[in-house]
Amino acid sequence: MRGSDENRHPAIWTHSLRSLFALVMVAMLIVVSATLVGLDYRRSRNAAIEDAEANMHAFVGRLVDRLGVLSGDTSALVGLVASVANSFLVPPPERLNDKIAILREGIMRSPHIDGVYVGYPDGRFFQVVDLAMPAWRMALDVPRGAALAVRSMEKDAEGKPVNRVLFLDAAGIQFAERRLTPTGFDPQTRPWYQAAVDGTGPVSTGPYEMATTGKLGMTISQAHHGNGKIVIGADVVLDTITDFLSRERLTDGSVSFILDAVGRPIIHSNPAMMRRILAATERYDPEASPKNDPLVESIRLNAPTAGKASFVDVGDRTYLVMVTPLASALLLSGHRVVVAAPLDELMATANAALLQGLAVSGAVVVLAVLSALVLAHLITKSLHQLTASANRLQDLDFTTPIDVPSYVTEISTLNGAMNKARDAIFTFALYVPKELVRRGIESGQFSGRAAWRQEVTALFTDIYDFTTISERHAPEEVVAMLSEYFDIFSETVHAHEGTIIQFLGDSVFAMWNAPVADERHAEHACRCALAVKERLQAFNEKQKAKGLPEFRTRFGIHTGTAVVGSVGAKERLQYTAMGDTVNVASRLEGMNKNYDTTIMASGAVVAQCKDVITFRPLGSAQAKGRATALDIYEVLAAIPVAEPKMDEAQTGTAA
Ligand SMILES: Nc1ncnc2c1ncn2[C@@H]1O[C@H](COP(=O)(O)OP(=O)(O)OP(=O)(O)O)[C@@H](O)[C@H]1O
Ligand SMILES: [Mg+2]
Repeated sequence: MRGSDENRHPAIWTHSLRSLFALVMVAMLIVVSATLVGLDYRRSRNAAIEDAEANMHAFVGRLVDRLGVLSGDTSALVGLVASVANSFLVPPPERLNDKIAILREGIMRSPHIDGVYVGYPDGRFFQVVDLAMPAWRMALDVPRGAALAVRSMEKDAEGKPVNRVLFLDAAGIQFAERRLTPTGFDPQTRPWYQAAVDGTGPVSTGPYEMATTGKLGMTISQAHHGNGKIVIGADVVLDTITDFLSRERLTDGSVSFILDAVGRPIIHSNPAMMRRILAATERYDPEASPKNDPLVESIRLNAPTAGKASFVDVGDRTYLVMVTPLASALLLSGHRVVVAAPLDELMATANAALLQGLAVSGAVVVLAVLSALVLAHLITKSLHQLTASANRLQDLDFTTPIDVPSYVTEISTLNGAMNKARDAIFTFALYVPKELVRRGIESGQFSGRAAWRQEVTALFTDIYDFTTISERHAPEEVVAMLSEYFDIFSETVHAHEGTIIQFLGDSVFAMWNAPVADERHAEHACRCALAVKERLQAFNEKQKAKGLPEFRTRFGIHTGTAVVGSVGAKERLQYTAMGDTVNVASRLEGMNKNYDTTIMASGAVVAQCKDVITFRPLGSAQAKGRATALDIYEVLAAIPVAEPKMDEAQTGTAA
């Protein structure tokens, strides 16, 4: 059995270059861009986290500085009054003006100090407040033009409490005074007093809600050097801290708050939370305590390493959290400041960069695919053209030159090589029966030396007195006439499904039903001979008109079994048919001379196509070299095919 393509090239996975190119480009780019985008995302993610961590550190630094300034100023003022100002060793109203002068000076220099006061062991109390705070202005129903208020809780001669409020203008001149009903306020009961009396230096207490203004504040207090029962205190309103926390946010959703030693939030950047803290402090209602806030709770449950940013999951959100103990400032020392920023917000830039990166790489992939397709198209277009040229070569069609311009060197080299191959095959094909090779390849019957027996119809022709013709005319002329003559054969045999096996001198050997199967091979051979005869009439008229000899031609046709296949030396095969059938066809051709006929056929041919071809019997004859006689006939004409009769229904003439 012939070596079919499958055996020679076991089926391998093939895909068009275009899809391979696109596939490779897409795969390569996806890997590359995914890696790059992934690395870039990772880098920007880490950078975002590092930035956030750095910002958190900076934020905490600023907060500590702020607290440092607040507590530094305040403890300096308290310390000063507690150590040098003897005027405070005597309770009010003694040395009232000295007291006012010293405290007014301190308060005017430190805007964040809400008020400075002194508590005495006999319950007397002296305070100077900065009326810049609207809360104080409301609480004391301040007269117009007042910049400072002095509250003095004294005792009259009988020891009864006297509660006075003096109002000073911006220059420190007292211009009004008001008596208030004593409130029974006793400084000794206040935490700042007790802490200072028990302490050895400045102490901070709070934060708590200021009694008069309701503000959240803290107190730095210290016992007077001259009398440990006299305590100086200064209130720092923590609004400045709350404002600071709410203003300095890393992202829209970030929060910061300060936790006390037991993990309760006492100052929060979120005003709503601040209100909850105050409400909880006020009501001392631990349940309402904001420590149930999920973020506060998560931090409390798994406190991150101090000073290190860590991830804390709160519900379905991850926060980057940094907890830093406040050690340096007197205010809030022993507390911790927490900064927490939602990771998705911190990563917003990185995510945007990621999306951008993905979009860009997506675009690059699309661009690459398009360029791959264009490139592949450029290549495949040329390859398709070259394939078409190769197919034409396979069909031994040399009419179209192979000209496939390409920017791809390999393709233009291939183009050149194919052209050379075309030229070689063209030259070679001039010397082989193209039609035969084409049909042999088509039928798959050409592969090395092999022959088999089958039925064929053979046609032999020969020109009368060609020797004489070739003697009387120049070789070029003979070749030219013979070429034109053979072209007629070649075209007509091909047109009738036949195959030219050989041109031999002035004779032609053609065959039907091999190499390509043809059920009506005998009929087609006869029709072909009749058609050639007709065309040769025109050819000979032309010859005559040019004063050239006519090519009177004899035809012999026989049908029968023959040995068909490729025979010869392995480097020089010849596809042919052998056997009695071929010899008889050749003999019949020669026998035309004796019967003065043009196309002679055997009875075997007639048996196959007497319904479609008219024959004239010539009796039986003994072909040279053959023992048995055979019936011979002249092929006259093809029976015109009767127009198919239209039945009544189609013509509408039904009765
Ligand atoms: N086997 C062959 N190989 C090559 N050339 C051949 C072969 N047979 C014949 N020829 C050439 O073909 C020409 C014609 O040969 P052919 O035997 O047909 O004689 P002819 O002159 O045509 O007379 P006839 O009328 O008998 O055909 C001769 O010139 C001969 O050289
Ligand atoms: Mg001859």
